[in-house]
Parts: sequence; C-alpha cells; structure tokens
Amino acid sequence: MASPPSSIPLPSLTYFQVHLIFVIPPILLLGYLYGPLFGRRDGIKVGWLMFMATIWTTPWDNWIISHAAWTYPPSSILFKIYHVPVEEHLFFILQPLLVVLVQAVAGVGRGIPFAWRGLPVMEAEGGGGDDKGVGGEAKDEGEGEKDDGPEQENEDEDEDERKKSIPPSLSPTRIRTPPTRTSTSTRLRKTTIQEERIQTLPRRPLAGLFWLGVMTLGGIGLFIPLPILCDIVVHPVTTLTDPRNLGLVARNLKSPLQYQPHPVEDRLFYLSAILIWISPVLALLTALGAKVDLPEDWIAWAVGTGWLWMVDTVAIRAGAWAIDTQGKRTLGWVLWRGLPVEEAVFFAIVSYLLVLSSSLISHLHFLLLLAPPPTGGSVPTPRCPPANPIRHITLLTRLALSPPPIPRQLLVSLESSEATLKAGSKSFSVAKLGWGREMRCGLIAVYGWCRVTDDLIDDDHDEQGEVVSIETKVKVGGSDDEDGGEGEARTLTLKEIGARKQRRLGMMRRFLDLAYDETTARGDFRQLDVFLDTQVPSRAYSAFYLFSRLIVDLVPRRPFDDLLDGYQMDLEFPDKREMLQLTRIGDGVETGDTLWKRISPIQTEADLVLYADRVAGSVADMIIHLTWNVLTSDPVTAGKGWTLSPERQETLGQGRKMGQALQLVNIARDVRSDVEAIGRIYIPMQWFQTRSEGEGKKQIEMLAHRPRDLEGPDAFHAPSYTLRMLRMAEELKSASRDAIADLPYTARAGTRAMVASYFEIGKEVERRGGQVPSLEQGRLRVSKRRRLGAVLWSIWGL
Ligand SMILES: CC(C)=CCC/C(C)=C/CC/C(C)=C/CC/C(C)=C/COP(=O)(O)OP(=O)(O)O
Repeated sequence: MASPPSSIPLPSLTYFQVHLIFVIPPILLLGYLYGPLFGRRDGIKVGWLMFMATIWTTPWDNWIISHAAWTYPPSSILFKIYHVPVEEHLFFILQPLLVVLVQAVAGVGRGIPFAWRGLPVMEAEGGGGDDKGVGGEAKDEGEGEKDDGPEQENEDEDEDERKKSIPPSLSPTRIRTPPTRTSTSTRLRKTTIQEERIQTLPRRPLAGLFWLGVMTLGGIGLFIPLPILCDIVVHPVTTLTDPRNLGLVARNLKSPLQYQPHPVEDRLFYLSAILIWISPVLALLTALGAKVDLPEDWIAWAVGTGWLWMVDTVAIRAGAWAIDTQGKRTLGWVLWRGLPVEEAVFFAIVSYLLVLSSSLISHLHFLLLLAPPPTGGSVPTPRCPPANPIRHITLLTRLALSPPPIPRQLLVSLESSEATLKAGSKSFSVAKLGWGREMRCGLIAVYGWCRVTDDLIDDDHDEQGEVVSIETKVKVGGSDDEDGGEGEARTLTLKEIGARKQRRLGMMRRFLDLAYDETTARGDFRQLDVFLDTQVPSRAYSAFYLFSRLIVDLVPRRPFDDLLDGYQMDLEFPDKREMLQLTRIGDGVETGDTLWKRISPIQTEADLVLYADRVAGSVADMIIHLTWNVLTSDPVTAGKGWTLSPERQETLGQGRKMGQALQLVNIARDVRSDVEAIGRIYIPMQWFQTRSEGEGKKQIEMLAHRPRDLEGPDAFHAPSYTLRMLRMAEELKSASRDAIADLPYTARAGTRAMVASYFEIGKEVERRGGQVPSLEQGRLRVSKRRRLGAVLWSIWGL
C-alpha cells in the first residue's frame, strides 16, 4: 500500500489557489452543463447538504486541528475562524456541490431514481373506499359490459400486438390471469393484483447496525490509544488493570471535550475520529432506507472520490496543508504519492455519504410526485415541494419517516410508457433530455396517453407504416373471450373499422368522465379500475392507468377533450377507398362544393389551424399546466376550478400557437405518406380550389392516386403546399417563441428542446426544397445526431 512520495517538486500553492485551480473549475463546468435543469429541488438538496456538512463538520474539524492531526502553513491560508481556515469552510460547501452535480449529470436520463424491481410486494389490502382498487362491484362491471360489449369483443386482437410492441423486460404491463368461465372473478382478481404496492424505501436495520458497529470501532480507536490496544492484545490482564491506562481512558470517556490523546503516539487518532464522526449519520440514513445502488450513484462516488484524492495529493505535495505522517496522529501509511490512508478514507466515505444523502432526497422528491401525503383537508399536497427551505425539509422528513407505499402498477406503467415513447416518438425521446426528472415523468404520462390514443384511432398502419386495415384479416376474439376460445379470423369491413374507431373515441371520452369524476378525485378508484380492466385495450392499459393516477391532479380535462375533438376531425375524413373515388376527378366527376367537403373536413387555413390546435395546441396546453403544477408553488388546481391569471392565460395561448406550429411541420413532412397510409389529405381544400382552373383538381388527383410520383409535369407538386405550410408554422413560432421566457425557469430548456427537435424536421423539408418522400420512399427522417445537436444547442440557449 505504501509507496514513497515522488520526488518531483511541485510549485507551492495556497489553499485558495487549490480551490481556484482544482475545485471551482469542475463545478463551474458541471454547473454550466446541468444549469438549465437545476431547479428548486436541486437547490434545496445542495443547500441542505452544504448546511449539514457545515454544522456537522465545523466542531469536529476544529477539534481535529486542535490535536494537530493536520496543520496549515500560515502563508497558505487567508484567515481562520477559531482553528479552521476560511478556505476549509469553503470546502464544506464545495464538496457537496461537486458530488451532487456529478450525480445529476451522470443520471440525467434516469426516470425512477431508485431501483425497485425485486422489492417485495406488500400484501394487497381488501375492501375500503380509497385507492385500493379491490372489490369492484359486479354491478359496475355489468353496466360497463352492457355499454361497451362490442368494443371489448373487438379489442381482443390487441393482446397479440401488445405482446409484440412491449419489450419483454417490461411485460406484463397489465397482469393477466388465465381465462375462466366466471369472468367477473377474473376481473376482480386482476384489479387486486394491479393494486399491489411496494415500499420503495424499506428500512435497512442491518445497514444501520453495521455503521453503528463502525462507530463503536472508531470509539475504541479513539478512546483507547493504539499502544494500549496492542498491549491489550498481547497482555490483556495486566494492561486492563494498569491504573495509568485506565486513568487515561476513564478521563477521556468522562469528559470527551477535554480529550487527551496519548502523549507519545496515537496513530489511530485521525482514522478513528473520521469513523466516529461520520458513522452515526450513515447509520441513521441507511436505517431509514437510503441506498447507493444506481450506476450514476457509483459514478458520482468514484468520480468525487478520485478527483478529491487527486486534489488532496497535489495540495499536500504543494504545501497547501500538511497531514501528520510521523505516526503521532496517523498510521503513517501512504496510499499513493503522498496521500495518507486516512485522507483517502475521509474523501471516500464523505463522498459516499453525500451520494447516499442526495439519492435519498431525490427518492423523497419522487415519492412526493407519485404519492403526495394528504394535507388533512381536501386539498392535495402540491407536487412541487415548497421553496421555503424549512418547510421543504420538514415535508421531506415527514416522507422519510413514513414513506408511502407506491402501487407497483404505477412504476411498471411509467417504465413501459417510457419504452413505448422511446420506440414511437423520435422527437420526444431526444427532447426529454431538456427536462428535469419530475417533469419528464409527467410528460411521459401525458405524452404516452396522447400517443396510445392516437394509435388507437389511427391504427390503419403497422409499425412499418404498411396499411393493414383495408381488406385485411383482423382476428376477432381471443384469450379474453367469454368462452375462452381463440376466436375466428375474419375481415372487418371499412364500415366496421370506422365504427370501431368511433367506439374507441367514445371509450376515451368515458374514460375522461370517470378520471375527472368527483369520486375518483376523492381517491376512490374502484369504478375507474373496473373500467380500465374491462374497456381499455391491453396495449393501452399502462398509459390509461398512469393518466388516472398522475395526470388528473396536474392537468385539467379541457385540453384532453380538445385532443379527442381533433381525433373526431380525423374520423370525419372519408375512408381511403372513398377518398380515392372522390378524387378521381378526371374521370368526369364534377368537383362541386359538396365534393370538396366530402374529401376533407379541412377546407380552409382556419380549419387547418383549428385541427393543429386540437391535436397539438392541446398537447402544449397540457405541458404548460404540468410545468406550473410540477415546478411552481402556485399550482393550477381543480380545487380552484383550474382558474388562470391573465398572464398565464396569455402564456397558454402562445404555447398553443407553438403546438400548432409543430403540428404544421409534421403535416408538411407527411403530406404524401399520410395519403398512402391513412388516405387523408390535411392540405386545406381551399389551396387546391384557388389554383388555376383544372390545376387544383389535377393536383389533388395526383396526390391521392400517385403520391409516389415525385417529378414530372403530371406529378403532385408538393413544395407549393409544404413550403406554404412551413411559412405558416414559422409565423406561429416567431409569434410565440418569446413566451417561453414566461414559463418556469426549469421548463425553458425542455420547451426549447422540444421546439428545436420538431423544427429540425421543418428545416430538412426546406433543405429539400419542400419536396417530401412518399411512404414507400421512406419517411423523411432527421438523424438522431442532428436532432441531438439541435436539442443540446437549444438547451443552453445557444
Ligand atoms: C411557447 C410556449 C410558451 C410554450 C411551448 C409549449 C410546448 C412545449 C409546445 C409543444 C407541444 C407539442 C410537443 C406538441 C406536439 C406536436 C407534434 C407535431 C407531435 C407529433 O409527435 P410525434 O408523432 O411523436 O412525432 P414524431 O414521431 O415525428 O417524433
């Protein structure tokens, strides 16, 4: 272990210079990187750790220095407060900042900030009116089935799809039980299982005891000097009865503050002092359940420890401070190049404590989001902890002392929704980097629901974008059928497919009714859970469940209704075959007003903006509500009727415009592929009508019937439409961009990232002169690298 200190001389450094050269620059760099995400939760966490480090360490540090375990050349320091140099006090503050920032940067993509798989499931409680999900009455189910029977029958084909689309590690998102004759009991059982709860912060008494043991060892090392300890091992009786030894130990035990080290040597002094000082805190935190178990925790520990070892080595060798290596107060062992073992232990164990505390605080912040403790009244605890540090810490302490168990399904749903989004939305998976953890979690819930509902309405195409619903075999029946049979394969007619979509839309509206129902708001999820179990297709289950448990308190219903109105507009388009007939204009069909109207519900630019507002302005609305409720102490709640101040109304309006802009970019990109895949033309009919006589008719015919023809006099001329749409998008974007500054600070980077990620598509369309590919030619894609570049650039406001 020991190696001789290197003989290469180092220029001498003062303590402050050590900070300036080695400690402050990495903090500034990490602070710059993480700054846009550094919010209230991080601020209070770091502030708390700095405060605790200062009050816990200052008396100890004074005591150690007064016993000369280390010393400072007078020329190395500015001044002392009692025994401790002011630069040392600065260290108490900088070290937590450094370690927490490394952990935050290393874990920036992390969703759930603790490992939970493998934790035991608590026993499901039965009965009760609150969030137990058990005992859904047969009556409720019967009613649900009566209303929605046909939908359920047709949804069974979804089960196979679900299995394909969800990564095996995350399956099952919904726990299925084998089909039985008595479907009611099956469903009740399913509901029971889904409410299994997990204590994510189980107490760790053994770990606590371990650290108490270490503390005891520290005590022994401190109060019984090493020479006496060695004598005890060799001659226990004589040593333990020697009055001189007993006198020294007894005196120190009696008045620890007047502690007298062994006059000649006390080589265990510094090491024991470290252990006795830090172990009680570690014992308390680990007993409460704190754990260092995620990769980023270990990265932060390793980087923090390694860096500070390096800094310490350099500082000692440059004479900024000196550790007693003569064997009076230390073991005199050197780990490497002049770093005493005690210093190595000190930095390793302090970094460990910091990582442990920091991950515990993140854990508590997350519990506050998923399961806020009741306030006593009917008002739920805000999901954003208070800005006032005392109230903030008090709330976290309350949670640490009685951590709420979390429904297992909530954690499963969060992970599976994130995985679905990762596979389904390129823009989102890159843009989410700009958001802090709690917001990202809300976004996954909101965005996941929008995504799966959109898929349920639009599932005319499969993963590869191939049309599957026209003239295709759709299996009806399956494992959930009453008779448990496999069901017969048969072809659904277009009419049936249309009717199925309408039923799904109806199902979504009924879901919103139940989710925002007063009973649910009071925490009684029974009716809702029966609905989830019986009416929601399996592949959509996680997203609906997540919505019901997380979103209802954070986002009002209105934007979701808007979204469904947008879907309704989608359903007003003719089906593909009809569209192809209607657009066979050249075959002698006259394009009277009614014909244009039958081709698309989007007749004018205003209709297009209305559509974009419903399907994407609404998403902006949801996100903005999330930011207010997750990131500020001034939440917008159901209790206050979701009322907004005029300033917030203005921001919301601007935000919706931004959503519209992003949707227009999306539509521009997909003008050809939408026609091929789902038979829809989102270009306002007016744009065709106002072209020269015959030209508009020809253009729409070309688009509908030969979307793959990119060039030639008879090809659809996409740029005249796509570039026009992009201009509209650009105008909306410029009008609303400044409003991003009115969002909460830590929402700005994420919003900019979203905008940048989606607008990269627009830039690509423009770069191609407005020409967009058809489905067969491959969807226009922006490489992940380019998106990432745009997102990172926008996050730092560059
Ligand atoms: C300006 C202010 C105050 C706020 C802005 C508020 C925000 C974040 C607006 C953005 C809202 C948003 C993300 C709308 C969705 C737009 C859209 C085109 C969605 C299509 O998404 P996907 O289908 O997932 O796209 P890809 O699959 O192509 O990635």
